[in-house]
Amino acid sequence: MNIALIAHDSKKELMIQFCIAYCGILSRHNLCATGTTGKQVSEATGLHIQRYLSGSQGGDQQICARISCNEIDVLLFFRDPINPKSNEPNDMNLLRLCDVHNVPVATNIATAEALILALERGDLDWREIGNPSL
Ligand SMILES: O=C(CO)COP(=O)(O)O
Repeated sequence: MNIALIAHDSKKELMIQFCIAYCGILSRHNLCATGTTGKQVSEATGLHIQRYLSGSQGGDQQICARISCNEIDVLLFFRDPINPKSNEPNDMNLLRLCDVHNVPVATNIATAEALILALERGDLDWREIGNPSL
C-alpha cells in the first residue's frame, strides 16, 4: 500500500511519535511525505520515505497529484485545527480528493491509529483489488 504523510509544524512531533510506535507496520508499505515531515520521520525512525517538496514549496500539491491518480491508499494528515500557519497546505483540496477517490484519511492520531490497525488486519485490501496496477 502507498501511504502519504503530512504534518503541520505543530503536529510534526506527534507524527514522529506515531511513526515510531507503528514503525513495524509502516515499514511493510511504501511511504511518501512532504519534505520536512518526511525528513524528520525518516531521521527518527530509519523508515525509507519518498520525500516530496516541503509543503510551502508545493509538496502537498505533489501528493494531491498522486491522490488524483488514485496512487495513494492511505493519507495521514495531522493538521493543526487551532493555529495553522498561512503557508501550510490547504487541507480542503487534499480532503476533497480523498473523497473523490475513496482514500481512507486520518487528520488526527486517534483515527490514524484506527486506520493503521485496519491496514494491518487487511481491512483496506480492497484498495489493491480496486487498483490492481498499484
Ligand atoms: O507545510 C507543511 C505543514 O506545515 C507540510 O510540509 P512539510 O512537511 O514540508 O513541513
